[in-house]
Amino acid sequence: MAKKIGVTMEVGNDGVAVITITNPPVNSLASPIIAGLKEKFQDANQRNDVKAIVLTGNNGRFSGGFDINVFQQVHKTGDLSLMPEVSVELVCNLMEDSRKPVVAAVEGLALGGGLELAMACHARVAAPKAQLGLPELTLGVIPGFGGTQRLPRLVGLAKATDMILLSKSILSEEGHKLGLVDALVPPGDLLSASRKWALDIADGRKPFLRSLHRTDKIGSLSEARAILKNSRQLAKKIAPNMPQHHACIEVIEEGIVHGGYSGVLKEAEVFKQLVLSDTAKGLVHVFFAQRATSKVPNVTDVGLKPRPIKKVAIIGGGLMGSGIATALLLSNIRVLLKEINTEYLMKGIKSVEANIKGLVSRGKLTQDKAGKALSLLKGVLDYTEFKDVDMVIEAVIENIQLKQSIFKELEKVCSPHCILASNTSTIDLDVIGEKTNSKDRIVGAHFFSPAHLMTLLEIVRSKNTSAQVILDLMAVGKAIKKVPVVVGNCIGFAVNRTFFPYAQAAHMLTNLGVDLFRIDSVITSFGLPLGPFQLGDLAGHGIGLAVGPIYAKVYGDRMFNSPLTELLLKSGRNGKINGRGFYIYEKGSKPKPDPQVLSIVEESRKLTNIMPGGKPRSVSDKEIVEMILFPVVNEACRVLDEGVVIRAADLDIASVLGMSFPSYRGGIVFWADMVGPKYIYERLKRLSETYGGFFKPSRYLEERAMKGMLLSESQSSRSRM
Ligand SMILES: CCCCC[C@H](O)CC(=O)SCCNC(=O)CCNC(=O)[C@H](O)C(C)(C)COP(=O)(O)OP(=O)(O)OC[C@H]1O[C@@H](n2cnc3c(N)ncnc32)[C@H](O)[C@@H]1OP(=O)(O)O
Repeated sequence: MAKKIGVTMEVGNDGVAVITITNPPVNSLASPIIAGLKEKFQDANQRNDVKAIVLTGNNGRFSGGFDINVFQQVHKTGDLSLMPEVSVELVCNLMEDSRKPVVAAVEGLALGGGLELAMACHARVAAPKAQLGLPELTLGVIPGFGGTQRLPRLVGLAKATDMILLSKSILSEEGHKLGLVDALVPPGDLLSASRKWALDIADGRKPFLRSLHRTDKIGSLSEARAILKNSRQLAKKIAPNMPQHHACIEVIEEGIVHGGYSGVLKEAEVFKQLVLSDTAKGLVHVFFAQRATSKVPNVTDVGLKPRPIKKVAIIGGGLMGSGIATALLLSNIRVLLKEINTEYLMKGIKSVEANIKGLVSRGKLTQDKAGKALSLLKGVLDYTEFKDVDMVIEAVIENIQLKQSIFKELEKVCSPHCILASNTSTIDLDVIGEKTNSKDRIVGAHFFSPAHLMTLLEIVRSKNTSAQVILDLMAVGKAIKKVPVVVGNCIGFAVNRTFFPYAQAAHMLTNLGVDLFRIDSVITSFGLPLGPFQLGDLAGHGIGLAVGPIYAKVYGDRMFNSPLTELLLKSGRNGKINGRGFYIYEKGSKPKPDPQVLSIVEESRKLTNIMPGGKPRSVSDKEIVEMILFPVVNEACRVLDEGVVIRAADLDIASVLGMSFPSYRGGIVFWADMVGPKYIYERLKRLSETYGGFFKPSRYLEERAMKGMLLSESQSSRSRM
């Protein structure tokens, strides 16, 4: 059945016209809604039987803002005329400057354009716990219906810049304290209270306030400039590579210096420039790509319902196990943490406690909730209590025999409906379950470290994993606030496999004579939070050495064998874990590049002997980015070719959430498509002619480059799903 969308107006006997937005699920402001709002406001302004107006949203949600699909259309076509004229025509003229008072009745959420409409009303009445915010910067644009001007005038400049630059929403309770919300009423009274408020304004019992004309919360020009100076510093820190934060501050300043209306005009102009930026394209893509991950063919569309998962056992209390336990406990799921002896168990429990304590000390969790979470944790040393768990997550070291024996045991001690998950990051699931008869309930639950903080959950399905088990794990993932991405089974799965050339390429460049600290710095300037060497330190070089042979066995044709990791370990540099790797780690200070590591690099260079003519290769920063990230794109192509992911956009989300690939570049495949498959192919081809198989373009990349196709276009039928 087609969903009913539109704007309605009902005029009551009291002379109040209630204008209602209906566009499920979030009442987004699509073009027909905006046209409907214009029509109804014109009508209400003209009708003699209308004294006052209430604006509201259907089904308990005011509005989730402007329809983001329109941005995507603009990105596809480059046609700015697809965006309706709203800010002046509707918001300023028909709403704010109306002679009849307009009151917003806000429930559920008022975000982006939704909050902007509410702020153009002459008062706002809200139900408790309504989410209020201007998240436009997360989409690479700025608020475009006057939000940059009205929010500072309603909540003060410092709070407004904080909310806008950090895209931080607040609840209506806080909004009430700040003056953004005029009255807080129970949901059942929302409409009657709003009608009354509107009539009170019409009859002069309450003030007729136009937000754009207010100056009482802005302060003096020098105070405002001081706040904006801080905002610029903040923008530099949080968004060094994005244009919208600085542009937003300029627009706010325009309104402070030349008045709100001037600010509204500048806002509209800057909005149009930003909406076409690569940043907006990348971020809008990420918005939709993230939501698409919850649609898994033959799993989420076949009428299955997730089963309740109330109790989970975790095997292994190390870094991963304790992180996963923390994430589950925080979402009220009971956890049995199993270790092999008391010492390890106590260590695991202490890690969970430290994770939770850290959240409390950073103000992210109340002491009460921390206590409740910890009360759901139980440590065990055997399988006695596994009989009634709904799911087991194995999180032991990457050792095939050990995992096989654990799964064989689990099959005996758990109930037949229990989900058997492994947190392996590398090992083939079919191999893990080889010695069991439970292959349909074996699934990969690959968390990223630190598991209680990183949002990606890579759900790995083998050919045998049942749809029900995948759906159950997706539901658990969502319950613990992760973004589950379902992928197929192969060595390294989607994320680690795609990114294994990241470290390899960095090692090759270093062996070619490029300074390793420069490589890290170039890559962080590109937008990844950690360069490959610092990332290696963080993961621990022992892990690198352990998984290397597993990758080499299957992807050996495109491996660069660097002696650097082994040399590093030989000299006692395990990484952050023991305070020394490529960098020195001291408590309370940032990692420092360690010049002593350079002699180890020299030794490695002697062994590989790949510097042209024995001299360091000179490379530009652009070449560094290409030599490190194009091999990653190349592997992403193989992942797409083999159908390891359902859609290319899943790999984008996985790269953004699992590897912190910059979201404003849209993810690894989206970025590669922006750079151009043909260019990437030609660069790799030339590099492979000089440096061999490591850079050899994949069949998929070559095919798309030759056909002038995007990498994200069409999928191969060789699906692993
Ligand atoms: C001339 C133009 C000027 C424009 C000016 C204006 O200032 C610009 C804007 O308003 S930009 C939009 C600002 N709003 C947002 O950024 C909010 C984005 N949405 C969300 O944060 C969330 O979706 C939510 C909090 C509103 C709801 O979250 P929830 O978890 O309940 O649900 P989902 O996120 O899964 O969303 C459900 C489906 O709704 C779609 N959707 C949500 N918001 C929008 C939107 N603004 N436009 C279009 N579609 C939206 C979302 O994609 C989901 O769709 P599915 O098909 O996947 O179900």
